[in-house]
Amino acid sequence: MFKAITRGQNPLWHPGPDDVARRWSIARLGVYREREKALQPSLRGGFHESVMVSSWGLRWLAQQEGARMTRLMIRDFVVLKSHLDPAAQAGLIEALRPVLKAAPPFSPQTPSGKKMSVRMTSAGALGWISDRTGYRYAPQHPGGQDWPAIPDPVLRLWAEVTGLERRPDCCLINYYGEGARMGLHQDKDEADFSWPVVSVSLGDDGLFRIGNPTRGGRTESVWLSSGDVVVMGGPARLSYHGVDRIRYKSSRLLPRGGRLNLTLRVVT
Ligand SMILES: O=C(O)CCC(=O)C(=O)O
Ligand SMILES: [Fe+2]
Repeated sequence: MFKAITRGQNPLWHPGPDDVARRWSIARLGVYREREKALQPSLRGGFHESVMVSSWGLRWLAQQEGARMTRLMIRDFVVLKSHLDPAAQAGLIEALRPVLKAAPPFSPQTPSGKKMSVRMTSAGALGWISDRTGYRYAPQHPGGQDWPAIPDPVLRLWAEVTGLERRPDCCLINYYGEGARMGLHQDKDEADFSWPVVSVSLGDDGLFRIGNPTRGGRTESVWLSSGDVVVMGGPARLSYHGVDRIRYKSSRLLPRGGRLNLTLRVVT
């Protein structure tokens, strides 16, 4: 069962000394207020703050919404289904093309020496890399060149979903070809976890698994489709997550198939 958020609840707010998380969450609510009016009557719910929906219900909701969004909260992960319409998705791909040319995706090695199935590159002041010496952010692509700048449409999307003035330092670009996956992990190479991570799905569907702030325990999964945006902030910021598999060629956005995922991070 998933929780679908309706008007009146601020899913991104989390109590605590962290004013940053509170600021971006409140800004976020404003953006959604208008769109929420479009939700189904059963979800408009006077005093109900959230309703539980089955995975079937979730699919139904997403279909009903079509190009409009449905906001789900799964264990503090805010999943903005269909946040980007097809034109916006195509615009992002167009903007990413020169980035991928200047900083070609590569297959990183894990510190244990295994080759990751996902190919990666980055845009921004810092890029995420991994090799035998560990996971870290680096100012240059392994080829020696600086990372290209984060494209404007990507920065606009970040500002829109977070309400933050602070820009991300890194846009990690993951490419999942047929059979690629990403094991459960935490994003924890950044200096300050009060900034959210924003993840954007483009191309083929990916089965996103959501775990807990500590390793182990029960997990839940949700299919992410092209145009979906996930905000990992507050308690979700350090929760385990991963991608079990993709549905290769389920989307026509990328001519050769596969899934592109962008994760936007404040690093320093
Ligand atoms: O591909 C995804 O949806 C998640 C990617 C991710 O978790 C990461 O790059 O850290
Ligand atoms: Fe991650």
